[in-house]
Amino acid sequence: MFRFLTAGESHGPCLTMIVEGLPAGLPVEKTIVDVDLRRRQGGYGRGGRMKIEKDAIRFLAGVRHGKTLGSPITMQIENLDWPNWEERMSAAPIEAEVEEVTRVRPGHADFTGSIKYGHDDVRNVIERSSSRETASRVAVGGLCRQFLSQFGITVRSHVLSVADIGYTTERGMTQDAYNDSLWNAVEESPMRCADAELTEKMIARILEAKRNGDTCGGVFEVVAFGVPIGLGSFSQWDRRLSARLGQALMSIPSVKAMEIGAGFGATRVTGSHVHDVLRHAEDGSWYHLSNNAGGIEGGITNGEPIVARVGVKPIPSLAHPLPSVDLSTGENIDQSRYERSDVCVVPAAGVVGEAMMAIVLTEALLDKYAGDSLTETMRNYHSGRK
Ligand SMILES: Cc1cc2nc3c(=O)[nH]c(=O)nc-3n(C[C@H](O)[C@H](O)[C@H](O)COP(=O)(O)O)c2cc1C
Ligand SMILES: C=C(O[C@@H]1CC(C(=O)O)=C[C@@H](OP(=O)(O)O)[C@H]1O)C(=O)O
Repeated sequence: MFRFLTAGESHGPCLTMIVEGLPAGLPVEKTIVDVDLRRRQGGYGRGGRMKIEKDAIRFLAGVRHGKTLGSPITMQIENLDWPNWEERMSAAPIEAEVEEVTRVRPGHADFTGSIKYGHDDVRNVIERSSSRETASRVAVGGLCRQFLSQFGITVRSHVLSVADIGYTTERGMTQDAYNDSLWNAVEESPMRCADAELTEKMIARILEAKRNGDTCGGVFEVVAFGVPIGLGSFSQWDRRLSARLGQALMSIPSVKAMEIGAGFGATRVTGSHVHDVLRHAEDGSWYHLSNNAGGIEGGITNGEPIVARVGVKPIPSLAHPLPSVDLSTGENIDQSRYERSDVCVVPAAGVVGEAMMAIVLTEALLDKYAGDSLTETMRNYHSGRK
């Protein structure tokens, strides 16, 4: 069984991940994981913290001479901001008085987390509810990406919209035209949006929000190519691949919506405009004339690219804060607290989305093809495909 756990406070010494279930003998490169970590740190709209951090993993267990051992893999990402927080975040009791955070930010976990865990100091909530944690997921996703590449599967994302700029739900294109239009120049663009003109408008929108002391959300799309037919199942609700992707993508902090394939677009037209016509090619392969299903029918992959669009809300820390409550006094206040913050995290969330999709596909591929060593998984995969 593939599974992973992560630990680490945003301003603690490090983030730690334990990954179990990847087969032995899988070649893994730290540099491939680090590239994803760097991509997550980038994109327009990131704040001061990202100038401090230079995320990179260190393997502590489970990898030897560049290959997995089949034992649990432990990775660590150092928090370079830690020296600035060492006293405030000390595990041992300290003499000095540390100022408590008591004014909660609407939209963050400050209020719900403080009530739930009984914390007087909201800092105790912020530290783990912070999306610093998503760096850990990207590291795990970076391993999964390397596993999936053995089977010719790639996962990529791009930005579809920022606030009210961009995004159409109805594409009305064949899969080939869609793929071509989508991935041209995506790699080169810092926003990872396929359309250069739109990218400029999105950047301008982010800068406008920043000038106004505000934040903005948007939509990213994540796509997996090369996925074989037959991952996931309809036999139980929680085995549907669409459901598993829903949980994985909705677990990204600030994500408030997710659609697969034509998604909400499919609800506005009749069935004859939605369902993807199946064809059988002369070489024996299967293909569809369109991909409104987003690569999943009946909870099972159908061999087309898996396409998910994900809606991200504007992040909660506003430079011009909203009214709120001071939890220490119960007093209604004019302004909640502001601390150093991002303005827009849609491109970064897209990279986290790639990681979550890679994780779900790794889990589903191992469910179907299993194997304690890569050789065994490969053998199962190739005989299964035949
Ligand atoms: C990569 C990333 C970076 C984020 N950075 C910030 C930030 O700087 N300030 C902030 O208030 N929220 C930030 N967020 C969002 C909060 O973590 C998130 O809004 C919070 O967990 C509450 O959202 P929820 O209701 O979806 O859990 C970020 C989210 C992501 C994915
Ligand atoms: C640290 C990261 O994102 C952080 C997520 C975050 C939040 O509230 O979610 C708040 C900010 O942290 P800080 O208060 O230290 O500036 C972001 O920088 C990261 O993405 O690695």
